[in-house]
Amino acid sequence: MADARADKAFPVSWDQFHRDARALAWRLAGEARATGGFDAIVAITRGGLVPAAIVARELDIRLIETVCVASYHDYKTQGGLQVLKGVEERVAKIRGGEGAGVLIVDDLVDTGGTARVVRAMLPKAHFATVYAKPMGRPLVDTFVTEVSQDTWIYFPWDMGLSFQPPIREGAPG
Ligand SMILES: O=P(O)(O)OC[C@H]1O[C@H](OP(=O)(O)OP(=O)(O)O)[C@H](O)[C@@H]1O
Ligand code: HPA
Ligand SMILES: [Mg+2]
Repeated sequence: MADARADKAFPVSWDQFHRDARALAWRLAGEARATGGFDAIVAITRGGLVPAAIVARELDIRLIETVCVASYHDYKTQGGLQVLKGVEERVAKIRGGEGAGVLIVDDLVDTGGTARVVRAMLPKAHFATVYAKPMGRPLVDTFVTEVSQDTWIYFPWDMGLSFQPPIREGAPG
């Protein structure tokens, strides 16, 4: 679950995140060829901003919009989901509206709560994330890596370098 019960840790370095976001862009490039491309990206803030920048660079997409959603107010604790900003009219009207020709990008789906709300705004959009947990996976069209539901993903922008005690000191016995 997306809460304090998430007891496995999956730390991701900047280097790893860049590689995974680029792998997502490769998959989306195939999708773009098959479906007529993407006219715009909608990044789900804040976590989606980082992969959105990488995907936009790789696919040469210049029209970038945001949907601003907050759901995890404290570390690992899901609060009420708040939509702080929806989609601008110009993007909502692309190719006849409802998200046709639009790529939605987020860093991950966990319970799928955020994805469900944003998909409802743009039902015809393609929804992409770098990581997916099983509960949210059915809501995502393209992703790169699945992790178990009880895993917490630590993103590089939430971490810093810190001293690690030698294994010998922490070892039992
Ligand atoms: O599938 P869900 O259970 O909805 O969880 C996934 C969402 O939670 C995180 O965002 P968060 O609301 O923590 O905000 P942030 O992107 O600003 O960190 C993450 O970036 C996803 O957007
Ligand atoms: O596993 C996670 N890591 C970081 N942020 C998150 N928001 C929901 N789930 C996660
Ligand atoms: Mg987010």
